[in-house]
Amino acid sequence: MSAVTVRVPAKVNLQLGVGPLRDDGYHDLVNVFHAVSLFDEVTAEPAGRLEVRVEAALDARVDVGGVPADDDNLAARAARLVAARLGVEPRVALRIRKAIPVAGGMAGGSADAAAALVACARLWDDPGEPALDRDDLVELGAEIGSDVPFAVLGGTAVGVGRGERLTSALTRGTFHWVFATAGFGLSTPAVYAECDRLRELRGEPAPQPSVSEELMTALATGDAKGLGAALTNDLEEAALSLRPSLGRVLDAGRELGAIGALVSGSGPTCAFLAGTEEDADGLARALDGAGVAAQVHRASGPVPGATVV
Ligand SMILES: C[C@@](CO)(OP(=O)(O)O)[C@H](O)COP(=O)(O)OP(=O)(O)OC[C@H]1O[C@@H](n2ccc(N)nc2=O)[C@H](O)[C@@H]1O
Ligand SMILES: Nc1ncnc2c1ncn2[C@@H]1O[C@H](COP(=O)(O)OP(=O)(O)O)[C@@H](O)[C@H]1O
Repeated sequence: MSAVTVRVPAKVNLQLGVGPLRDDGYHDLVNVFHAVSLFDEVTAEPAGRLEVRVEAALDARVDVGGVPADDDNLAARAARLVAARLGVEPRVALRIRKAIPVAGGMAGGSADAAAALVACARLWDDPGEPALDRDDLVELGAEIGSDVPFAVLGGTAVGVGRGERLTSALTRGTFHWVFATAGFGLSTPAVYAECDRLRELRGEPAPQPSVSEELMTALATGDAKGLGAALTNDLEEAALSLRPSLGRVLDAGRELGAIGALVSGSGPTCAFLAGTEEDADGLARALDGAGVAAQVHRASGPVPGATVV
């Protein structure tokens, strides 16, 4: 087989409930993922050895400078995992075209890992009797990172455990988003550690999070206003503590008409929900004009996970 190209979406967290720190260094989560139409593409092509090339997708304004183009790239780790599982050598050239903000809290690295899992499986597996089905790829994804399983699955899903144990959530209609990126990254582990520190400071035990019924109802009925009111992220306070300027971005989006606003995951990207497609286009223009974001992206969800194009 010649080259395989996979398109994979970014994510926003509609609910991120952070529980206690576990002995393994992870936190128990209730993590409601929502895949949105900001896509990376990964092409896998037979080669003499594993190699990685990273570039910004056409017309994408993403800075790929901080993305490793070697074995540290999560897509390379995914390729090695599939090769080992199928008993082949990882002789593949991975070409990653990025449009998902880097280190932005939208799981761009996890998305590329998911895309590489799907692309390499398609390249090396037996089409007649595939050894790896989608569930196997979701399981392999969990070995790479907590967000990789969702990037394979897509749609809207509730993740528990580290976030890797997924149940799809019934979602009606389409939701319209505006994402405001920052000119800096935030380290995911640092944001989790700050969340723990702030809780310890207040002598507050970590809650055992549970899925928001209001959120599930808003999703199932396609109620954008209800969804906007139900968005929560336990890491938001920590992200704001590390980068207070994000508060001004959230305030600007709310003042300009967003019906929901929160930091996406560990941040620093800020996510804004609009009532309609037109409202989202207007909000994007207004936010761009307000000069509070490095970049402003429009997207809608839910969209499918990693898909061969
Ligand atoms: C915060 C979230 C929200 O979806 O993603 P981002 O917003 O960064 O994209 C995720 O929990 C990030 O998932 P991911 O980036 O895959 O994390 P991993 O590679 O598994 O772990 C990176 C580090 O994050 C912390 N971590 C991650 C997941 C979890 N349930 N508890 C944690 O404490 C740990 O310090 C861990 O060492
Ligand atoms: N394919 C990849 N795309 C982006 N970042 C990657 C990739 N592989 C490894 N990384 C590393 O992972 C870090 C986190 O990237 P990313 O997943 O985009 O952040 P987030 O999880 O906050 O969305 C980056 O700073 C980069 O060093």
